[in-house]
Amino acid sequence: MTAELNLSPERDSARLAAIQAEFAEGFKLLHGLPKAFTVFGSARTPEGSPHYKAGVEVGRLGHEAGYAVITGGGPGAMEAANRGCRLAGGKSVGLGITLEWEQKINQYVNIEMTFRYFFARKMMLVKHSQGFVVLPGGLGTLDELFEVATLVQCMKTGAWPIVLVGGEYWDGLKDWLKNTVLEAGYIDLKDLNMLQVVDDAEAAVDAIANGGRRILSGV
Ligand SMILES: CC(C)=CCNc1ncnc2c1ncn2[C@@H]1O[C@H](COP(=O)(O)O)[C@@H](O)[C@H]1O
Repeated sequence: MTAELNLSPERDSARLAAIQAEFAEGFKLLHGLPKAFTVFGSARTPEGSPHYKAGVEVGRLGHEAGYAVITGGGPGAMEAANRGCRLAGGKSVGLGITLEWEQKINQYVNIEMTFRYFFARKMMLVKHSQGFVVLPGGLGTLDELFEVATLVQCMKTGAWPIVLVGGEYWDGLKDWLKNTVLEAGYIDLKDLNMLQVVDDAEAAVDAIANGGRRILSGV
């Protein structure tokens, strides 16, 4: 059993070294990055779709507002945000993940790293971020959204803005959180209110910049 799962102390030591090395490389890569926000969203967003176009705009406007733009480095919404940022001349960060199937970091990234461990990558997606833009997405996006919301709720990261783009996509989730989860007493109103739903890229980047200013001025 132990052998099958490869839980030997020797293997654990090697694993620990690999985890530490991955964190060290991530820290080094992003050390000195100027202010940044992270964009989450579906790996399957089709090029040219309204959600993809919103991602490109978020990337472009984010750069114009003085931010580096960080994504998971994959296709779809991640590519869109990197594309908008990179083509506008910005710092476009892609923190990719090694997957079973061959996948390269998208071509619009100019600062990159590929991770073996999801948890190390996730920390790096949050560590340098002064806000989170969430484009429509599936399980991965929902996981990232709720991870960030939990970190803010537990004060493990600053109360950086979390902005969901597209009322038609996100209002149903927010209604469920309000009518079911808040109603049951399992979250507070402030937890619900930390998720801001906006309808376009401009409003998203404004919400990130306003929230960031508010936090940095201590109000
Ligand atoms: C076509 C396909 C499934 C490619 C997977 N390739 C991926 N490359 C990089 N990050 C990813 C990938 N899939 C999921 N993620 C992570 O999970 C989120 C998207 O998951 P989803 O597509 O919403 O659930 C992204 O923000 C990203 O950080």
